[in-house]
Amino acid sequence: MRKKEATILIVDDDQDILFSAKVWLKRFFSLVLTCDAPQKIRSIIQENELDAVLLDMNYRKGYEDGKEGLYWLDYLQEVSPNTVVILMTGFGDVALAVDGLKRGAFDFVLKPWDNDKLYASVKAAVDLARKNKKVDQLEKITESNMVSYFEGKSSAMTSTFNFVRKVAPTDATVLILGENGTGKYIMAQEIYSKSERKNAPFVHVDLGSINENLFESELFGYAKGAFTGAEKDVAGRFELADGGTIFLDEIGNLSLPLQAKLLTILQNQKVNRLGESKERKINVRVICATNAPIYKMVKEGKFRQDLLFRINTMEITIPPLRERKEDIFPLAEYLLQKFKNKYRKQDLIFSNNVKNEIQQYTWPGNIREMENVLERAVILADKAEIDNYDLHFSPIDVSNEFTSNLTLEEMEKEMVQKAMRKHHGNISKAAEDLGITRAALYRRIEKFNLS
Ligand SMILES: Nc1ncnc2c1ncn2[C@@H]1O[C@H](COP(=O)(O)OP(=O)(O)OP(=O)(O)O)[C@@H](O)[C@H]1O
Repeated sequence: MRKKEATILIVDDDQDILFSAKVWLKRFFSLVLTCDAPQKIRSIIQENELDAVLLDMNYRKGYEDGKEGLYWLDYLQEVSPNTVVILMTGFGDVALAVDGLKRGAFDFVLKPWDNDKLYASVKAAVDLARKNKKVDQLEKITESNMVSYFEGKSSAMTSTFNFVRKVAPTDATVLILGENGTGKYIMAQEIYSKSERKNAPFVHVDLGSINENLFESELFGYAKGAFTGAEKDVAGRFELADGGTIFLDEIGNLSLPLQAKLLTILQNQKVNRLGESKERKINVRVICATNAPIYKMVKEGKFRQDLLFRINTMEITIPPLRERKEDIFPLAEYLLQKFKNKYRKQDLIFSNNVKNEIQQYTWPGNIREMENVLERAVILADKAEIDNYDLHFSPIDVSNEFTSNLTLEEMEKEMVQKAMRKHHGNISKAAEDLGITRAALYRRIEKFNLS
């Protein structure tokens, strides 16, 4: 058999693995390199155009969390985006490998591997690397800038998107409300991309993660020497967004003193960099979002009413998935298609059981939860059908606001579903966990139409 022209690198600290993988892959590919320490990747990549890298996840005894593997995966993607990475992992690390796939790895192989499967995976990786090289760089950039989302057919979403189309071209401030994962960020991007400012910057600020001390320097910038470590003049996020749109996410998390500072900026449309007296005029459109009960917070004195009135000229509330049930399954199909494309599993379909379960589930983590559950299911599905056992719902804090609003019957159904998932459909174990007999569990499965 003629060897395929390709350069493969195997990275593992175990010499036996390097040896056996190299011997096997050399039969098919023109150049197979190995290295026993991931740091060496830096120099190897400078001297070779790598098509595929087989990358171990763990390198040091006692550090088996896979972080090193993920670090080198990120590195490879950054310095050599056309190189395709396959992760190598032990049987217990599938969750980690799934994380790696989400971050851009092409595939994972479990150690000890099956030689034919290893070859098939490396060959597919090499083919993809070749294709990657051919793709026009420009095309890639345009694609990544596109907002792609599912609109939904429910009356709630239809009227929301009609409203968005009216609001977007104006310069009005917009407040987007909605639970976690309902798509507030996507909505903000959609407003931006339909606005007159679409060719100017869109700057996202997660106010929930900005430390109180860093708030001013991050948002307003600072002058050289303003504080220890301020080695040069730095523009803040408001200045960076000048002429464009600033998206202030998680605004409900802002402390009262910071709310006052933000209000001043929004009123005056001017910023002072820290350590500088000069005022800089800014021209930004402001979009804010929060999952906090902002009106309740105003009543309780936790959020300034004047700030609320400044940011809510237009208000959009995105309903949670459980309140627009007709969107649940079409959204699942949209996401399935997205992940089938991403993981090149075009033939996958949902089994009837899964369709039922997706429609019945309450999705407390909304679209983000569905995205995670389905991405994982697509990655893990071995067969042409995604089955119940491929669905792993996120662990949910049962004390959250939503769950406490469930009726007794809905809670019972949730518990039955959870137990069945936890025990992968094993009736005896699920019944034992729930403290009921098998017959009683069967009755509930029938009652809730869960079979
Ligand atoms: N309409 C949609 N169609 C497809 N995917 C969506 C849609 N809305 C949101 N998503 C996806 O769901 C995930 C969560 O969306 P997003 O970050 O916009 O939600 P959020 O409400 O801002 O969440 P949080 O409050 O937790 O920050 C994202 O990965 C996003 O791509």
